[in-house]
Amino acid sequence: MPGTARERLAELLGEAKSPASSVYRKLFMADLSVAVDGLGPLQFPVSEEQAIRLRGLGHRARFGRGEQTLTDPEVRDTWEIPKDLVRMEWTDAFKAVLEVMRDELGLPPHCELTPDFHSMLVYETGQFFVTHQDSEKDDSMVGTLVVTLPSAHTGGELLIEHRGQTAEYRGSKVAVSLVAFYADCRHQVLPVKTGNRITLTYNLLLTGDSSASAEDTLAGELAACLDEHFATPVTLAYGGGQADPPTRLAYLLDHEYTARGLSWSRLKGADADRAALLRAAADKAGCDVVLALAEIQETWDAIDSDEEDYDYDDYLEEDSDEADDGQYVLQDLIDSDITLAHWVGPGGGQPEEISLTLRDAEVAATTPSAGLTPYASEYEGYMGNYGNTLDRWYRRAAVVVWPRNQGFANRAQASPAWALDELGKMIRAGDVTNARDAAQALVPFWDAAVRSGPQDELLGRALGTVKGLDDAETAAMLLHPFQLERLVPDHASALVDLAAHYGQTWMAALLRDWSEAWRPGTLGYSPELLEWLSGLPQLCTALLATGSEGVTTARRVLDLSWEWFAGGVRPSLTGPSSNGQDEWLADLGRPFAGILTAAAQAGSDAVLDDAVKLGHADGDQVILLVTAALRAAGTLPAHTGRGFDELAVGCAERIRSSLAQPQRAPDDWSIEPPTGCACDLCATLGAFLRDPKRRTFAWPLAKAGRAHVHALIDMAELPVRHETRRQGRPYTLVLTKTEALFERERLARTRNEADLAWLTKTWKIPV
Ligand SMILES: O=C(O)CCC(=O)C(=O)O
Ligand SMILES: [Fe+2]
Repeated sequence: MPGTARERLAELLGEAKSPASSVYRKLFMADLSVAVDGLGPLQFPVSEEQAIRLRGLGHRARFGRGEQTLTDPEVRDTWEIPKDLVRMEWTDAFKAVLEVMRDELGLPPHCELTPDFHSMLVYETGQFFVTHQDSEKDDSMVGTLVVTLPSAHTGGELLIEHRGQTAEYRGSKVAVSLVAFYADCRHQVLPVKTGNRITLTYNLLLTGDSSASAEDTLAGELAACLDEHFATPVTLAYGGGQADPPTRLAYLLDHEYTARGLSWSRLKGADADRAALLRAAADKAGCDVVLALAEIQETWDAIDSDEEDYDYDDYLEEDSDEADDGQYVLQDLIDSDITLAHWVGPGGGQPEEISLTLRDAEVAATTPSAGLTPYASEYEGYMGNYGNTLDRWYRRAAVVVWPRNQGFANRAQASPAWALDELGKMIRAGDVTNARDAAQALVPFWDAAVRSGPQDELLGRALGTVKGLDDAETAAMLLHPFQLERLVPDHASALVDLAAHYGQTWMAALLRDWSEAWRPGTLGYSPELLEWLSGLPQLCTALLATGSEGVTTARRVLDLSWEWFAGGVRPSLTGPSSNGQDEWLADLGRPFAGILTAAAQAGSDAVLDDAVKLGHADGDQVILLVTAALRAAGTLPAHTGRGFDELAVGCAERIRSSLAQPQRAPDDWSIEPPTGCACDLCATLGAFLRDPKRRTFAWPLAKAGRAHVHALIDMAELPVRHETRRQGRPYTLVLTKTEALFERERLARTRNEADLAWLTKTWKIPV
C-alpha cells in the first residue's frame, strides 16, 4: 500500500468492514431433513395438516425471567415440541453456511461456530414472542441460530436490534432460512398472520482461540501506521526541508456532531467501528486518544455551473453570496483550515472547550471533507487574487491520537489554561524541577496558543503560577505572549510579588516586552487600549497599595503608557486641523486624564512635567485635547490637582490669545493650505487657497491631477467644493471656496468662549 503512514491508516479504516451483529442465509429444502417421533419425517413445505399434528405434540413454551421460568401468553405465545422427539439431518452445506456466518459476524477463521440444538417451536396464526434477550446458557455461547423451516405463512417476522438499528428477517415457503445473531441483541417474533411458522433454535457455541481476531490483526496494522507516523519527520511544502515528526494525528470521522452530542458512545454508523479500531490501535502503539470536534473551513476555486451554460441560464440567477452549494463546480482546493474546538477524554464525560489548529501533516481522513455536505457555504465572485471562490464549513468528529509521552504538550497547546493549572499542581506538590521541564515543553507553541486564547483570564493564572517555578527565564517565557493592556487591578498583587521575587530589572524587561506591540502611530486604531489607559488610576491604586515595589512597578507602567500616548498624539497637535482630527483629539481626553491622574497618584514627576509641556505645544489643537482631558478629569476618581492645574492655566492662556486674534474680515477668503506635499499641483492649489480675493478657480487638469487635488481637499476637509466640467480636453476642475470657511471659525470661537468660561469657573483661573 503506497502513501504516507496516515494515508495508509485512513485507507485501512475505510476498508475495515464492521462486523455484522446478525446475518442471514438460505439453504435448499434438500439440505435438511427433520423427523419427529410420533409423526415421522416432515414434508417441506410443512403442510397445515402436519403443523397441526406437530402442535399436538407440544406444550406452551416457557421463557426465563431472572431466576424464574414462566409461561405467560402475553409475553411468549408459541408451542414447544419436546426436543428429544426431534432429529435433524443436515448436508455439508450447513457447515459451510456456519463458516460464512462466522466470518460475517467478525469472528476469527480459526474458530468454529458449533450449533447446539435448543428447541423446536411452532407459531400458529396469531402467536408471537415479544422483545427479549436470550440468556447465555453456556460459557462458550456467543449467539443464537434460528432456522425457519419451509412453510406457507405470513407475518411472524424476526426483528433483531443492535446499536439502535433493527434488522427484519422473514421465513420462506420454499427454502430453509437461517438467521444467526449475537447473544447481546434484543429480538422478537411478530404475530403470525396466516399459516404456521416452524423454527428450530440453536445455541451458537464458539470453540477455538478467538483472541487473535481479524479485528486484532487490523488494529496491529493500524498501530504500525501510528508508530511510523510519529517517527517520520514532516517534509515541509515549497522545499522547506524537514521538520520534527508530528506530535499528533487527528483522524476525521464522517458524521456531523454538536459539542453536546460529542460522546464515544453516541458515534454514528461506521464512525463507531472506526473509532473503536483506532482506540485499540492506539493502545497497542502506546498512544492516548481523545474524541474531538473539528471545525473545518475549505476555500475552493470554483466555477458557477450556471456560467457554463451562458446561453440558457445566465439571466435566471442574480449574483448572490448565499451559496446554493450544489450549483458550483469545485476546481482546486486553495486553502483549508482545521481547528479542534472541543474534546472528551478516553473515559468520556463533558466535552472540554479547547482550541487547536492542525497542520496538514497531522490530519487523516477516509472521506475528504469535499465528499460531505457542508453546514454552510459562501460563494464569492472574482476578487483579484483568485478567480471565483467557494468557502465551505464542516463540523466533523475526530479521533485524536498522540504518543503517551506527548500528552502534556498536546493538552497544553489546546488549552493553555489547563497547562498553567497543571504547572501549578506540580509546584504545589513540590515537584518544581518537573514543572520547569514541563514548561520548557511548551516553548514551541506557547506564544501562538496563548494569543489565540482568552488572554485576560490566562494572564491571571500565569501571574499566579510563574513565581513558583523560581526560574527567571522560564517565568519570562511563559509571560511573554501577553500584552500590557491585559493588566487589571486584580493582577496587581501577583505582579508586584513577581517584581519582589525576580527583581525590578526583570520586571522592567517584562513590562517593556509587554508593550513591544505598541507601535508608534497605532494610537488611533486601538479603542481597547485607549480604554485601558483611561482605567490606569484604578490599576495604579491597586499597585500602590502593595508597597514600595508596587510604586516602582506603577511608575514603569506609566512611563511606558505615556511614552506611547505622547508619541501618538504629538504629530497631530501641529498643522492644520480637520473635523475628523478634532473629534479624535477630543476622544483622547479620557485616556490623557487617566494617565495624568495615575501619574499624580504614583508621583511620576517626569510624566507630569512632560504632559504639562505637551500642553504648551504649538497649534490650537492642543486646546481640544486639554479641555477634553480636564472635562474627563471630573469623571475620574479624585485627581490631586498636580498637572491638571498647570494644564488648565496654560490652556486658558492659550484660549485667550486665540480669541484675541482679529476676526476674519468678511471679504477675506484666504485658507491655510495643507502641508505635506510639495508637488507643482499643490503649489498652484496653495496659491489659490492663500489668495484672500480669489473664490473660484477653473483649472484644466488631466484625470490623475484631478484625483490628487480631490484627495487633498477631502482629506484636509478644506471648505472648498470641487466639480469637474466635462468639456474639452483635458476636463476642467472647478474649485469654489465655501461659506463653511467663516462658519467653522465662528464655531471655533463660540467653543473657545464656552471653554474659557468653564475653565475659569471650574478650575478657578483668575479672569
Ligand atoms: O422463533 C424464533 O424465531 C425465535 C425464538 C426465540 O427468540 C427464542 O426462542 O428465544
Ligand atoms: Fe430468543
